[in-house]
Amino acid sequence: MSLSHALITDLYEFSMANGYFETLPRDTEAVFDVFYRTVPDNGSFVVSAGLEQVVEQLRGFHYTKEDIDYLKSLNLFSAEFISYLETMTFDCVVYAIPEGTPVFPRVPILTVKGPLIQCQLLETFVLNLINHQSLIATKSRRINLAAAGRPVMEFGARRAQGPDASVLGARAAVIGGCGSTSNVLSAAKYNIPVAGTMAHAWVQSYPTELEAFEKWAEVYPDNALLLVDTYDVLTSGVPNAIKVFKELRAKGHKKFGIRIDSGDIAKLSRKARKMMDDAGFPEATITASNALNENVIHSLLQEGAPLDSFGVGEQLITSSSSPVLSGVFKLAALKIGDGEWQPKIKLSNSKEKITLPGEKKAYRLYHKGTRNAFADVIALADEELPEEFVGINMDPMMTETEADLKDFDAELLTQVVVGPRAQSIETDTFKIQKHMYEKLAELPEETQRLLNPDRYPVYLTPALAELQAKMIKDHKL
Ligand SMILES: Nc1ncnc2c1ncn2[C@@H]1O[C@H](COP(=O)(O)OP(=O)(O)OP(=O)(O)O)[C@@H](O)[C@H]1O
Ligand SMILES: O=P(O)(O)OC[C@H]1O[C@H](OP(=O)(O)OP(=O)(O)O)[C@H](O)[C@@H]1O
Ligand SMILES: O=C(O)c1cccnc1
Repeated sequence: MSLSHALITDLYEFSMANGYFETLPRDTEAVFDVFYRTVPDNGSFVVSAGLEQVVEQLRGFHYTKEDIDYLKSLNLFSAEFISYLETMTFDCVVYAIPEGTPVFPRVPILTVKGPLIQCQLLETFVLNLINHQSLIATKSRRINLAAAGRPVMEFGARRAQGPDASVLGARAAVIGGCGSTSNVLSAAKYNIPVAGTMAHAWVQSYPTELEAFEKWAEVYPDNALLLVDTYDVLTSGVPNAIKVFKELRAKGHKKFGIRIDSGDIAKLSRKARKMMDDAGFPEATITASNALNENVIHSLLQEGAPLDSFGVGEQLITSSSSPVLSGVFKLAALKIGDGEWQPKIKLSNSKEKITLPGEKKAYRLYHKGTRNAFADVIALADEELPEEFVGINMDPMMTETEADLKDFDAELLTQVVVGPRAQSIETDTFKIQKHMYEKLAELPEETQRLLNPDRYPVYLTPALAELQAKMIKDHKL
């Protein structure tokens, strides 16, 4: 036993929990929602990820002896509260949208319902896991969209912000579309194909580049992706690679190619392609790497660069162009003792920042009898969805003022993931990726493009919109 991840939390969660314990009835219950408002890279949705680790942490959630000893040593909390933490059984129910689902702003990705004290203690680490992995899965989806079906290898471990970010980031990158990772621990843990080529050090370690390629081909005849830019791609790297391809082919090997890791990749890959084709090696592949992102990949392919696959590290594993997903964890309802559930709201000057009160359920609406989704609707949890909505438009992100929604099939987005009625969640990383592609296929294409995607509407039911409007008014009195 040692200090556990249950302490990955801000002090104020413990301060509030201890305070609730001292000042509110012990049986106070709460509902909190996790959602986000702004999509990284000006996209229109986030690919949800991180749920497996949240569920892993929550099923059997407890504090270790070392955790408790440390909390005691702070002398901040009552002995009674500490002993509550020591013997706590986790009683929350968690609802969540499956990993790999495209999720739009304001839609609850995850909802926790249970003892207020316990819910509050979850905020920081739930956000840490969901925000990080959803950010990387979202970036990966963009990069893989730009790669247009060509395999993308995740190469980011050396540039990730720490070990955990590399391992979980590689997992999220696969959820978002990558086919493999160079990160051996992540590959082993999450059953991801492990992949890789060679570094410049290999080429530098032999007297000549040709010898370096030959030695590699001797040891790895079926994985000969030769790094051709240590000295000069066109006058040295590619001609030497071609010599080695000849030897490999003579021995019956078929899988070989080059990796270009610097310079003008479009120009170099075109010339290298021609040299390899002219030498009779049309099957030799070209992999590109070097600070790639979705924009560079898109531009390379627009220019007609004959690239077969990509290795993408730093810009993917850190989502460096848009490195923050600011998902939040907000109180939506409270029940004290045997009292009624009371909806709770947080006000703000900007309409989209005002929280949605009450326990809610989110649905995806499809044109009736099809798998074509056209909007999401957030409803109060105890509402039956009507057959149609007339004059609904409470989405502050949309410019239209009103819409009629009819002839739709509605599907609940969440499932129970922790609690007595918990369903099993998908943990196969590639099945989660497949789920993402199925869900993307349901969305309007114009919401998916990289540049200025169309907004996808997220409506509130009239009952929820009225509750929100009433609470805004009541609080302003
Ligand atoms: N044809 C191209 N169009 C757009 N961007 C490109 C093209 N070719 C390469 N790039 C990108 O331009 C950037 C160039 O970066 P940089 O200047 O660091 O490369 P370099 O100096 O050739 O390589 P290194 O510093 O690794 O030796 C990289 O992100 C690379 O992926
Ligand atoms: O650029 P990324 O998308 O992160 O891809 C991974 C990079 O890591 C390696 O570079 P290395 O660490 O050897 O440094 P350098 O190529 O930048 O010199 C590799 O050669 C790629 O360029
Ligand atoms: O295998 C590779 O080619 C590789 C792995 C990590 C970073 N750069 C390259």
